[in-house]
Amino acid sequence: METLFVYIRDLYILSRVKFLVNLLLMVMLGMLEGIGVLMIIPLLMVTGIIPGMQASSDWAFGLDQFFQNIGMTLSLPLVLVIYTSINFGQSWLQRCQAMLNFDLQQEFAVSLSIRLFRAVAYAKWQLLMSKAKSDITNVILSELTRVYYGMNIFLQMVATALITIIQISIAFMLAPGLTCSVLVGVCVLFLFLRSFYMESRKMGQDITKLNSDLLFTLTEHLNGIKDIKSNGIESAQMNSFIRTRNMMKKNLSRYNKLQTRADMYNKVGAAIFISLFLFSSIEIFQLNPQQLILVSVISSRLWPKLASLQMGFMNIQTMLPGFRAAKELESQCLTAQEDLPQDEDGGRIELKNGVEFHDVSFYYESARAKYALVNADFVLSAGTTTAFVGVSGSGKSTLVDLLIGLLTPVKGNVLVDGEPLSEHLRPWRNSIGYVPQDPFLLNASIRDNLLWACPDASEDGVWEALRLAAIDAFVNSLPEGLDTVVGDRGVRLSGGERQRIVLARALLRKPSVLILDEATSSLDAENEKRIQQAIENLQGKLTIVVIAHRISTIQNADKILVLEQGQIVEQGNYQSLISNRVSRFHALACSSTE
Ligand SMILES: Nc1ncnc2c1ncn2[C@@H]1O[C@H](COP(=O)(O)OP(=O)(O)OP(=O)(O)O)[C@@H](O)[C@H]1O
Repeated sequence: METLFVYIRDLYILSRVKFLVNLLLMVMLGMLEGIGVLMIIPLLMVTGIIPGMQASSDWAFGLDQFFQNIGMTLSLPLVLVIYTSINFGQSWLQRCQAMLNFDLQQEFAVSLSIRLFRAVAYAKWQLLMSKAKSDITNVILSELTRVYYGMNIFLQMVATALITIIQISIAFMLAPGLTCSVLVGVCVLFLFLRSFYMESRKMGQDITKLNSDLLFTLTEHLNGIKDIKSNGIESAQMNSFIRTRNMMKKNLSRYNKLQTRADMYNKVGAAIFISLFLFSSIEIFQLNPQQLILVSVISSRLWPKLASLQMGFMNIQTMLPGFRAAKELESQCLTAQEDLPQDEDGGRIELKNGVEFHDVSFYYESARAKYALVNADFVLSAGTTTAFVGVSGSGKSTLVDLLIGLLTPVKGNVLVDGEPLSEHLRPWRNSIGYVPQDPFLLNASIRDNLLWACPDASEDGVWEALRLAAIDAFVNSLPEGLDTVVGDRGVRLSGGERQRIVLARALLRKPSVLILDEATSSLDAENEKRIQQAIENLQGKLTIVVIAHRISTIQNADKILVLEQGQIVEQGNYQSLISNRVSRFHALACSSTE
């Protein structure tokens, strides 16, 4: 119920006026349903067109009188004009309501998805890391789509409920005892169908889980498609997909069965209700014929409304878990927002002195018992090149993530030119050029990939960055040059070309600090040499931080920090560290050349 209230509140807050007008139009249309057909017979009777039939409606006589007063006769053409006009009016109202409804639905869709996307985009890295990407995609795409469609069902339900209340009130005025007995019958039916609502909700939760599983299988498959093909394990992936897809089918069939069963009970209930109703009207309440006709008309309209209310309620129950999943994701992301102005034009930091790590410790929330970094204390001087080395799992990436401000120390401070990094996160991020181990490229041209991080860069600036990254000759040699499309994640380029394009992109931003996170680890000697050369050309011009697996690539670094189990166990330049034959660095260097 709480989720339903939040849903209504969100919908109402979005656009109060449209929400209320839409609802009003829905109620009006519901009340006017079939009015044209209902009116035509009394009007035809008044005109005497149907011989031998006497009209009994006061309003039809009133209308006839009105036309007589203005010197017109209620003839057949006039009746048909009135009938057509009523239908036109109704259709026009219907169209207005449909358009308003569509607008509201789209506004709801856009606002919910933007809100959620923003919450995700500015959430802390640590939270995002802990989530499966497919779960986030599923909530933003599939679950929210269910929520938008649910809006229509929900509004329809509210309108139906309002119409039903009006009809019940009229019925109550005409025959209070009978109406009360009808209401008791309705309550009994609602209680009887309660288990259906609970089952619907459970199925809604299953749909959320299965949607997520399906997307997970699909995205994991596409992400790992090369590995999957190379290892010949397509069939295992296929089986997992088929299993989830079949479970979805089973779940939907179950839902379909539940719906058709509820529909059947409603119809049987209607027959029982009408029989009991007629029996009690005639035998117990002894209504006069006029009351009987009126209450019969109302009740024959009441039951379908109640049935549609029940079906609507069931549909809402299946939709609500989708809404809850979206709200949960949003609230988790909002409570873990980065302290970062969303305006990206937050200036830059030109590093003057350097970055200091003061006694910094960090552990991951999912592994609190184990520090990934312990009491790190060092300085990255501006304009120098520093390398982090250590065996796998020693804490190098954690250190870099703390340097970028993606992670926040659980103890200690990171200072940028003497100021806490956390207070200057936006300008700091604007000043960083980051080249990851697995470079991220858009399925677009080389030009678009470069401009992605720096939209205002000039053509000359782009070529300068390509030159610095030692990839200008390659781009020049391509028939389409900068307009060459690189394919999904850059599949049409070699690993080395990808790395250098991403390096060029990082350099295009003219960063104060360039971070190379194992940027050469997967390259062959030739490509590694090229990147190496590119980095050496940059040395002294900006502050460079390198994570390196191959010790040979960091011989020219000004400072090397050796990490072991989250601790900086040695630091110094290459010569001082390598000359100590019992140092960890020496051992690392030996194992890296083996
Ligand atoms: N998201 C995470 N949740 C929990 N523990 C993590 C997470 N990421 C890293 N760790 C742990 O933190 C420690 C340091 O990991 P980190 O990735 O910083 O090492 P690394 O030196 O960069 O390793 P590699 O060279 O293999 O990339 C490791 O013990 C690792 O298991």
